[in-house]
Amino acid sequence: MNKTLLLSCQGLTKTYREGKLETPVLRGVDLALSAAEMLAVVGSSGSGKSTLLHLLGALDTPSSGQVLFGAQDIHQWSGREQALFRNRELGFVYQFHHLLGEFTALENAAMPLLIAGEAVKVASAKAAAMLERVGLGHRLEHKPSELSGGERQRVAIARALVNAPKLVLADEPTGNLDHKSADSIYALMCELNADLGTAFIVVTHDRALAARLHRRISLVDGLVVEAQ
Ligand SMILES: Nc1ncnc2c1ncn2[C@@H]1O[C@H](COP(=O)(O)OP(=O)(O)OP(=O)(O)O)[C@@H](O)[C@H]1O
Repeated sequence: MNKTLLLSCQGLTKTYREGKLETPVLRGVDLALSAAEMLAVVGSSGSGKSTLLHLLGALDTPSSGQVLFGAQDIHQWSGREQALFRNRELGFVYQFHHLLGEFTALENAAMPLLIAGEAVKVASAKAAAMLERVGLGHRLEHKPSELSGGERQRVAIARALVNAPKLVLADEPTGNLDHKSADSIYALMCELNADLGTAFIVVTHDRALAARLHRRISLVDGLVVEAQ
């Protein structure tokens, strides 16, 4: 595996504040992810897994600490710089596919490229190639409601990878699927990692699925513990 450091965080804390109510969730998370590494984040419900993913993806602001991408602290960037970072360097996959219901699989998968300003023809060709790659070359014109749960997640994965990001952040990507479909989504992520060198951070409750990735960490009392 390529040991170049891709993303790291140091002393990352997050306390949610609502009026006088304070909820400390992360208490000083240190983490280093290499390029092309696949990391599983496990931990009990409410331990802060989604919170961590949001901070790593510049979707929320830490209370203190740093997230470094290369040598740069992503939380020092402007909102516009963070949006460019998310669009160019990251892909996102969620438990619920978040595909746009009015659009076909092809249009959904092309969306990040269109947002980045790519010409429609080029974006469509790249999206079609990525859908082919995830096994959906025969479903390009289907809308999300015309696809199975596993197929929708494949479209979501194609959309996350279409702009060749260095890192995909996936929050319970198979939480909504039966075990067989979940297993094939993990197999697909591992294949894409091996072929394209994309790093993955995957939040999951499922320790058997987590075991398929390169490394596992657990969040316990707001801190990272390396898990078996
Ligand atoms: N916007 C918010 N305001 C206040 N508290 C929040 C907010 N978001 C999350 N929390 C609290 O932070 C804690 C961690 O939430 P988070 O969603 O990160 O956990 P999780 O490990 O992903 O949980 P799950 O496995 O159940 O999805 C929870 O106790 C939750 O109630």
